[in-house]
Amino acid sequence: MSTGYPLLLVVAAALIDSEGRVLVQQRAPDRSMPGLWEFPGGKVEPGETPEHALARELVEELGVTVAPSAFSPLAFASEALGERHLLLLLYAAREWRGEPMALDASAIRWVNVEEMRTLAMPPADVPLVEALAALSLVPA
Ligand SMILES: Nc1nc2c([nH]c(=O)n2[C@@H]2O[C@H](COP(=O)(O)OP(=O)(O)OP(=O)(O)O)[C@@H](O)[C@H]2O)c(=O)[nH]1
Repeated sequence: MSTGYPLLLVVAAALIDSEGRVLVQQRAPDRSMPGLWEFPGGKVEPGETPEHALARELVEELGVTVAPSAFSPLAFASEALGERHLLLLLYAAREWRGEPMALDASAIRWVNVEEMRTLAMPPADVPLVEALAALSLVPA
């Protein structure tokens, strides 16, 4: 069945540090869904693989370098987003080069699952947080 809405393919990363915390960033006031916390990432551009798109986004948004082969698929979300249908692929990465900086977002934070559950996040992210918790990749 067709919704008539174009598919929006977005990739995002759960960067997991040595203590099992995950990096989240806060959307800037001038973006859609301002102030919400999300996983760093963005749209896959034509001709890009999802992993190369994610590596590019992490350079642009955080100034960190991740080898595309270092991303492990973790979970996905599929849901309506305005006039589009969002397909959000979440990957995990435990290795990167550089110290993450909020180059694009208002702020970044390292959080555990309990803290993540208290943050206002886009609707698509809520089940992704639970998928992270269920995989026991990060401490509850
Ligand atoms: N990076 C990222 N995007 C997310 C998450 N959850 C979620 O719904 N999204 C949505 O996926 C899209 C990502 O696009 P983007 O980051 O390249 O673009 P953007 O904010 O400029 O998009 P916009 O055109 O909606 O303003 C946005 O519509 C964003 O709201 C998430 O955890 N991380």
